[in-house]
Amino acid sequence: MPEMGIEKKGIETPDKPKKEENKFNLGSEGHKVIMQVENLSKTYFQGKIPVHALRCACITVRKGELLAIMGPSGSGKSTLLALIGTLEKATDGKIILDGTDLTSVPEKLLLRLRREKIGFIFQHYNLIPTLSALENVELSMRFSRVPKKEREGRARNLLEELGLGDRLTHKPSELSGGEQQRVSIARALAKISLSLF
Ligand SMILES: Nc1ncnc2c1ncn2[C@@H]1O[C@H](COP(=O)(O)OP(=O)(O)OP(=O)(O)O)[C@@H](O)[C@H]1O
Repeated sequence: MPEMGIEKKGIETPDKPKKEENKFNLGSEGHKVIMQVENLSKTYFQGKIPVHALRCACITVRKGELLAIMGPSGSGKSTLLALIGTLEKATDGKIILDGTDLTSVPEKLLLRLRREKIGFIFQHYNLIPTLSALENVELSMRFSRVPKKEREGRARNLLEELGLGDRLTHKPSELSGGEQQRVSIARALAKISLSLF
């Protein structure tokens, strides 16, 4: 299996860690660890032949960090993201997100965590074609039971911040590729996600 690498970049986060958190899970950078991936592995089977897509991946992510996963084709990048995003089940290892091991929680709780704490920005946007930009962003919060007024306000603010204030009522087919991607980013951010993929 070809080698995969992780590039990390810190970004400024406004809230400083509290003092009592320090003795638990703060790294040397001083920010709280929000995700810990431990010896994560995935083996697929082609009939009886095992395909080791990912072997013993370990990653620590602190609040405010940006990560880029790099590696040659077939090195397991998509598999790693599918596992962390809980779209696939790991063969072995742990994914501890904000204190919860995603590999051992029941499916019902996993659905909630996926809805509330994990944001996806898809390469092909996956926007709902019949809904406007504003409605697409608002919809993601409806599943998380955010009140209507708050949903609309937050969706509008995010779209404005991303430069789409004059495109709120446009349907995806009436937006450029880059604009659709920004709507997709706003949709992921709207859930106040802990992690963004
Ligand atoms: N469902 C599957 N069944 C069997 N093998 C699979 C399956 N999905 C992925 N693989 C294999 O696992 C390995 C890792 O695949 P993965 O898609 O994670 O790689 P990648 O690093 O994202 O590649 P790329 O950069 O080409 O998209 C590959 O060798 C692939 O052929």
